[in-house]
Amino acid sequence: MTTAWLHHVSGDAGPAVNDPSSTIERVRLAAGRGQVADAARRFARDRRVLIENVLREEDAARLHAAAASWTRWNLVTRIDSAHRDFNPAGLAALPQDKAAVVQGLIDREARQGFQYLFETYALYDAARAGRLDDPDLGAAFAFVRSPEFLELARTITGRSEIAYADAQLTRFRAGHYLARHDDAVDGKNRVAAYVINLTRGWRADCGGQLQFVDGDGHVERAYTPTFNALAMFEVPTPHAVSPVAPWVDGHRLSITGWLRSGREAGV
Ligand SMILES: O=C(O)CCC(=O)C(=O)O
Ligand SMILES: [Fe+2]
Repeated sequence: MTTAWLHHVSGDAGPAVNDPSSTIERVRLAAGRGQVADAARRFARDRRVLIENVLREEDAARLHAAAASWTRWNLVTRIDSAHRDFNPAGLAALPQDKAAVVQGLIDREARQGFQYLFETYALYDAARAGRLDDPDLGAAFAFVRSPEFLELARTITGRSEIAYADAQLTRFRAGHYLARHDDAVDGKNRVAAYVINLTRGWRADCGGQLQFVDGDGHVERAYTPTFNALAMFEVPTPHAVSPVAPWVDGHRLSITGWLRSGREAGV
């Protein structure tokens, strides 16, 4: 069976240009010294931590609003053992028979091994290409790149070699998931992963939990998506995002990426 028509729905997150305006107010931390010191103690013990109410409430609300109204998503998944990204609108417009073929290819990959299915906007790539034009997402990106955030990450993890952060905006809807993996990729120098969760109106049974998997295959801890919480964990750590329940009509929204060591290529 040929699926050449799949190329017609390949992703393109859009051509917008321009830098975010420097007049936009900065995103700032709300977490105080005591909270950060406590997080560092918990990270030293568990190699992961969750910090609630991490940003100023008004900043988290602003980032949530930007993410909730964002439209330029790529749907990312794997087909035939290779990463693929698609324009979600293109996929949604496929006739039923073709949509079923795509779903079959996605499901087959999940049965065979590693798989993911969710929507993303690559903040890091957009910024480096000079086309991160949304002021609030620009402020979010500036925040994860700021000395304030990098210092927070070094303090929590105890890893002074953290030099910079990359970032993406992600959206998980009903049926989306990210199978178990450990984030280690040769040459990327990932020291730790971070997830700034911006999800509102969620419960544990909605799925979309960040699960940490122990050596026996059990979930030893799961973080339910919540608003304005920062998860940070060491790389490598086996983890997954559990499937969002089929009846959920909300979105699991977050800004996520890795804290990396070494020199940043091309900067
Ligand atoms: O969104 C999350 O909670 C985790 C995302 C993740 O594991 C990844 O992008 O590798
Ligand atoms: Fe991960």
